[in-house]
Amino acid sequence: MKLHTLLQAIPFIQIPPENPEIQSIVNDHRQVLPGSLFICIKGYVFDGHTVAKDAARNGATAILSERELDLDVPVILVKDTKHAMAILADAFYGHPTQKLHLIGITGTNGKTTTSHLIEKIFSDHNQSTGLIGTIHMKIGNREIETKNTTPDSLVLQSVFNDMTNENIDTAIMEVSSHALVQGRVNGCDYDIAVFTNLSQDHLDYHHTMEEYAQAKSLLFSKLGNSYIENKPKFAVLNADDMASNQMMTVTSAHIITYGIEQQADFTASNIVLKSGGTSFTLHSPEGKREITLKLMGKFNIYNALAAIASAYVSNIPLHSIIRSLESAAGVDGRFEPVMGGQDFPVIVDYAHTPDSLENVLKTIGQFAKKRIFAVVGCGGDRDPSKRPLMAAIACKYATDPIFTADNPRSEDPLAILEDMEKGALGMNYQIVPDRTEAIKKAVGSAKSGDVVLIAGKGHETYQIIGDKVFDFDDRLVALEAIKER
Ligand SMILES: CC(=O)N[C@H]1[C@@H](OP(=O)(O)OP(=O)(O)OC[C@H]2O[C@@H](n3ccc(=O)[nH]c3=O)[C@H](O)[C@@H]2O)O[C@H](CO)[C@@H](O)[C@@H]1O[C@H](C)C(=O)N[C@@H](C)C(=O)N[C@H](CCC(=O)O)C(=O)O
Ligand SMILES: Nc1ncnc2c1ncn2[C@@H]1O[C@H](COP(=O)(O)OP(=O)(O)OP(=O)(O)O)[C@@H](O)[C@H]1O
Ligand SMILES: N[C@H](CCC[C@H](N)C(=O)O)C(=O)O
Ligand SMILES: [Mg+2]
Repeated sequence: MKLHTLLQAIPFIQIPPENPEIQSIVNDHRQVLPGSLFICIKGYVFDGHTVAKDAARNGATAILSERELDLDVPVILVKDTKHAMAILADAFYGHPTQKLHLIGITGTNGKTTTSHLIEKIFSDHNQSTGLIGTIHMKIGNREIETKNTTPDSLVLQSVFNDMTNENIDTAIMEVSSHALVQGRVNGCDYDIAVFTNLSQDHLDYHHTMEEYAQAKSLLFSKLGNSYIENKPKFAVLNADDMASNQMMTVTSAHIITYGIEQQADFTASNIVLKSGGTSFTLHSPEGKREITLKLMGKFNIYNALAAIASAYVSNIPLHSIIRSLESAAGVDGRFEPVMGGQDFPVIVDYAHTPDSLENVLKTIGQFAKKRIFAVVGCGGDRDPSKRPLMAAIACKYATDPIFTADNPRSEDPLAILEDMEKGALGMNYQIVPDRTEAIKKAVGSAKSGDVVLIAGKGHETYQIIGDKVFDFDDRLVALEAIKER
């Protein structure tokens, strides 16, 4: 594509006289090839403007920058390169999301679970699906590794382009608050935006809950206008979460609600939580239906309702939605049982926020007959204010909380544990800094009637200590611990 054609995507941009062919767009100077447009990003750890010269030397034919640069190739100035990059990526790949039925899911907890449920419903209904989220990206059955829950716009638009080339009908993606603020999803044409819930997380990044809610609401303000565009747009909102009001006020899409406590378009009653799953009566615009899920916990009913509403407004028949949900086995690392022949449940769960930890422990409390061992840690370089809250919750709901390391990253693991302890003053807990030892302690002490929860890392197969990434899988460590009993 010619540079001038590409730049038309950004109104009022200063167009240089040169008009080279743009073969690729890159934001890492090490990936520049002859014919690349290099975008300088001033990031959180590195400033891409400092390597613009190297990019030009490596063959970049144009540079997008936030400041004047003295180079022999055309330099195009914009106020925010990260946001501009998303618009250019969308244009470069020919606006792929306009050709997809695109569902975006945001909220503090439940995004991965809800997106996997929606994907299952659509693919069981013979639609070809794409998925983008925390665990991986998927085009049909092909899995692609990912670093972020919501990848940067260059990766994102290129994956959408691959999806359209591979005849994908529907793409379902998690949209993180970081991605919304950083403009990673600018240019995405969503058909449905789903809100799960809002509770404390990421205050290191967003500073206040108001700012965090504002970030989430960007998905809904970006949703197109149902009354102008020819395809209706839907905002699927959790009626039981106050923050939905904010999403409602910023969107011009049709509002569809779900919930358990408040009136909504899709609600659940007669909820029965069992050790092997959950059953409830669904109230929908088509009347009542009885549903039995293999998923555990009331929180998963919210995820199921969000998935039902999203599929329903996408014209999938209710009976097909229900059949698909009832056979859903659960998501990798979310309330995942570890079975090594022991006579008590060992559960690995990705709860790494106060709200999710409370939900999971409350659910366990409904079937544990005796003690509850909870192995809990908090990630380094992440919201420190959630640490004492998570520790307090572990002590409130578990008889035997064991505080340990999660991913310490650049922080001192013992300092993270000290932050946790501030929330557990006067309460009963043990500290076992080494995660393997902590898991062995819990599994080694449990007896029939007890339950062991290993929280925080779910599907992760690594542990980040300093800048090193070690192999670590809670499920494998738990199996080993079971064997050693
Ligand atoms: C704090 C944060 O959000 N950082 C994200 C951000 O990185 P950044 O822009 O600061 O990148 P940087 O490393 O400073 O580099 C700046 C630029 O210099 C370039 N560069 C760099 C080095 C070099 O030698 N040459 C070069 O050209 C880089 O390619 C980049 O363009 O943009 C990158 C691309 O999108 C992300 O991968 C990166 O996520 C990091 C890994 C991260 O940990 N992010 C977390 C906080 C996050 O985003 N999490 C959410 C999920 C949260 C949830 O669901 O709970 C997510 O969506 O993943
Ligand atoms: N609807 C929900 N409400 C509250 N907690 C939930 C809900 N769904 C799942 N959880 C809990 O949160 C954990 C993470 O769930 P999930 O991975 O689906 O969320 P997520 O929003 O994708 O998280 P992340 O932001 O880290 O990607 C689960 O392991 C479970 O403990
Ligand atoms: N998406 C979340 C994942 C946290 C997982 C937990 N194991 C940790 O490392 O804190 C984050 O980046 O905050
Ligand atoms: Mg997720």
